[in-house]
Amino acid sequence: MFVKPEDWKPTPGIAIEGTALEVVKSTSSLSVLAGPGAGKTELLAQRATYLLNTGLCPNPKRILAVAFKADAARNLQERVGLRCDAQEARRFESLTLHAFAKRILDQFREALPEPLRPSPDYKIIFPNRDFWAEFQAEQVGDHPDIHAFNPTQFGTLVQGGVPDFNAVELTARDRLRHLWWKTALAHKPSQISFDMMMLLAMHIVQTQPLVQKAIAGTYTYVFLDEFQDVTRQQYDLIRRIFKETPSVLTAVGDTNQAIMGWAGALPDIFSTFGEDFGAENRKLLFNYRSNSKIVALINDLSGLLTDEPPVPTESARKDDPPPDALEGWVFKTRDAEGAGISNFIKASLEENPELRPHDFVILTRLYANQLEDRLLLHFVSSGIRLRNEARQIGPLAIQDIVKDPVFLFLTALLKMAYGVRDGSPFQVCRDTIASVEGLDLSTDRGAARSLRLVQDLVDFTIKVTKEKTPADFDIAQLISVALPDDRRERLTRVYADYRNRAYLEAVIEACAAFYNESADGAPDWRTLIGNLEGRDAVKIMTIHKSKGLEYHTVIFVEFNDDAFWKNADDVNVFFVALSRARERVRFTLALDSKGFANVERFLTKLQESGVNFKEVV
Ligand SMILES: Nc1ncnc2c1ncn2[C@@H]1O[C@H](COP(=O)(O)OP(=O)(O)OP(=O)(O)O)[C@@H](O)[C@H]1O
Repeated sequence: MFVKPEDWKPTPGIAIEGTALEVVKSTSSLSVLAGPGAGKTELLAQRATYLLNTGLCPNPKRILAVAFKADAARNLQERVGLRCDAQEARRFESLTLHAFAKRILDQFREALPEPLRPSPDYKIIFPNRDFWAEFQAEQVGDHPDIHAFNPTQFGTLVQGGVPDFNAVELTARDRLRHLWWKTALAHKPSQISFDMMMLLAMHIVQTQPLVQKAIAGTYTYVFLDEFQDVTRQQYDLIRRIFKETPSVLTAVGDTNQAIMGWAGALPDIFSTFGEDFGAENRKLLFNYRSNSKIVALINDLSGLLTDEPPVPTESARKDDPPPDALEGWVFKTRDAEGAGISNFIKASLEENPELRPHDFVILTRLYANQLEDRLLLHFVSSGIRLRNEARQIGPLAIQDIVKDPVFLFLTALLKMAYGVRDGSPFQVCRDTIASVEGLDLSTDRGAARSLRLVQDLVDFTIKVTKEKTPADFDIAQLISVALPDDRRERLTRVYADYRNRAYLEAVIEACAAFYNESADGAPDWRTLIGNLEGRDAVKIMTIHKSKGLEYHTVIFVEFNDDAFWKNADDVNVFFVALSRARERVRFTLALDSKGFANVERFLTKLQESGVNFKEVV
């Protein structure tokens, strides 16, 4: 039964007090600004739990959480899944904005006027420069003015808005836009890009007030996570649906970590949101991740980010930070840097038996592959596994494979078969099966059928793997039963990630290749699962991909002019890297790089903040 709001308690181990508790229980729209490690994701998970546990979001009303990246959306869904019972968690939908737009389009496609309506089996395309150039070349005979635009300009022009097929007078630009939309929609099946999907979803809610009201009426509460990264087009869709409706919106973000500026993120998004939704602003001032020395450095560096005086945050941790929490290392050569890093990790692992290789991350802004080449031999001779998360296997980098729905599904099956519980494998299997089979988990029939299908697959997995080592097993055998042809076809419709069948096949192949790599030398199934998930390996990762993650020790390399070119988002990138650390950060400089002119202000600031740069030989 429902918990009374005044009796509700946060999940054990999670401290929610003061402003955070006010946000959790708020009945009006709010924007929440918080620094790294302030528990933004956890705050939303707790708010969802509160609203569902207390019945303030009563059945059949739902909570919509919109994140701007697939990882963030999944992370939040998982946390709510762990904090609420299954019945409640079903009314929490964590989606990327693209997935939300796709849902609107799929549900209300018929509401579009015929000339704008894609075929029901439309495919999502990802047009790049070459794609536009090819289209222009195909059409230039009938439309000689098409080359007035270079391919990128052409793509921007035609995807800049929905064409008005009723317009009588058309400019040259209108004609080109019409040409593209007509061709793309008439294609069999229709081809639409993410930008077109957003525009079509927007067109539906703009022209169909009943649809707009129905969507807003479904979601009593709306969460906007990582709001600093929202673009104008994305925000417009949210505003159009929810402005002046009773839905309560909570937007959470961190302007310091805004690294999507190049993708069109709105710099003043929080004040715009405040005006549109009458949302007051709250600030969270604790950092639950990093020790006090790292938090002090984060505070010092915040001054680089804004002209306004930054609001200092405080570490919520009471333990003493290690004396070597922050250090800068200067190496003569990059080779010496590789040796120095692997020696440091080896020594740390020997000194502290609680540390494991996966507690370390080596972060670089760019060139992860070259870095791997330089480091690998040193790590091999130290006997430490190194995994380059940016290494590409087929169409995906490892860091994307491990978040891919197909990979998660197959790994969850192996986990269920071998009793590995972390990462809620049952939920992953059941939800994947339910979505590809079109089963509604809120009905008894849908829930029972999903359960049956999951059980059959787990039994099959046990049967075919039990007498074998991972290296002797042919993963294709499991893939063909878990993902037969008809399920693959449905996957391409259900998941916006899978652009088309050929892409999905390439993803499946990449998952199989990654499985084979990880199985090599794994004596048993639990080790294989660990290898797949990157346990017991030091990771190399690009800073962009490290957002939302945390590590005991962060080693920040390539801090030089090869990787930093004085871009507008340099400071934010730097900030993201630094704030991933719980206990220690190392900044490493190699003197045989291109130099340090572009990072000079960071180096000065670091030294002013007491980070000692010492030569390591
Ligand atoms: N209220 C809390 N009480 C105790 N621990 C918390 C609380 N909130 C978060 N944490 C812990 O602090 C760490 C950071 O939390 P979380 O990932 O939610 O922060 P975030 O603000 O989303 O981080 P970032 O934006 O830097 O990635 C996690 O280890 C989380 O478990």
